[in-house]
Amino acid sequence: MAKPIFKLRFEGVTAGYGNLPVVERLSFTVREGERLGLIGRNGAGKTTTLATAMGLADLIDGRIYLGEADISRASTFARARAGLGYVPQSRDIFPSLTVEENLLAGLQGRSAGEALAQVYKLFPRLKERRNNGGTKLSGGEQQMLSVARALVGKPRILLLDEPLEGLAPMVRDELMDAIVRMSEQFGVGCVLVEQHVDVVMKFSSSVIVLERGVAAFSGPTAKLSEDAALLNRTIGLEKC
Ligand SMILES: Nc1ncnc2c1ncn2[C@@H]1O[C@H](COP(=O)(O)OP(=O)(O)OP(=O)(O)O)[C@@H](O)[C@H]1O
Repeated sequence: MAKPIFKLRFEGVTAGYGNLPVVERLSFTVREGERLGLIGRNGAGKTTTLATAMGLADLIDGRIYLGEADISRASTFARARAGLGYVPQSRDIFPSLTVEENLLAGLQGRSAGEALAQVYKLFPRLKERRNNGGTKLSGGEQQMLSVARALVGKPRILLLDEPLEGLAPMVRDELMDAIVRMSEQFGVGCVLVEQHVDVVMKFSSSVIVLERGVAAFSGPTAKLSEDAALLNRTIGLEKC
């Protein structure tokens, strides 16, 4: 029998903080190597959706599966160990450590040589700066480092929360190219939260548009491009 495709699946998820729901009845699947975009206005619940997947927000109703396992009640650590990676909006790098030390902090029992070779191939700029301290990096390099560090943990599905925030267009392109190569070469599934609609449309094969915590659209990116009314509502978001 063929091996089942590894995936992250939300089934009717309502989640928030305490008993207060922020996202409601959200269902989606992202498979290994697939790229899903999550867009919506400020406060729509995008970060909360990713936090819920990681076990960092409160699941009120519904279920979350990773691979074949129901992880709805699993700890954040167990989710990470099971193949879920997370790049939070805050660039959580250790400023007192060098680039390479930051990367090695993300190792989960993996050989350091193999992990570093993989990320340096994707991010040659980090290789050049591997002995630099975290504080000596530009914003773009810091963001690359936080994506690279998540990759060192060998995630099968990676959640990315606005990785392009505050970056110049050229650096944005460089980072997005590396994320696409990561997804294609290593089969990593991605959920990308992003303000730039154009970036999401180019990056993702499917998109969810969140409006006040509810999916106003969920489907193939090409179909969203045809929905002018919804795009107009959503395009209040930044265009590149
Ligand atoms: N830790 C928290 N405790 C309580 N409420 C929260 C918490 N974090 C976020 N919220 C609320 O949840 C709602 C959704 O926030 P969330 O950060 O998920 O939206 P978002 O779509 O990611 O927005 P943005 O684009 O501004 O990051 C907001 O009303 C916010 O105030």
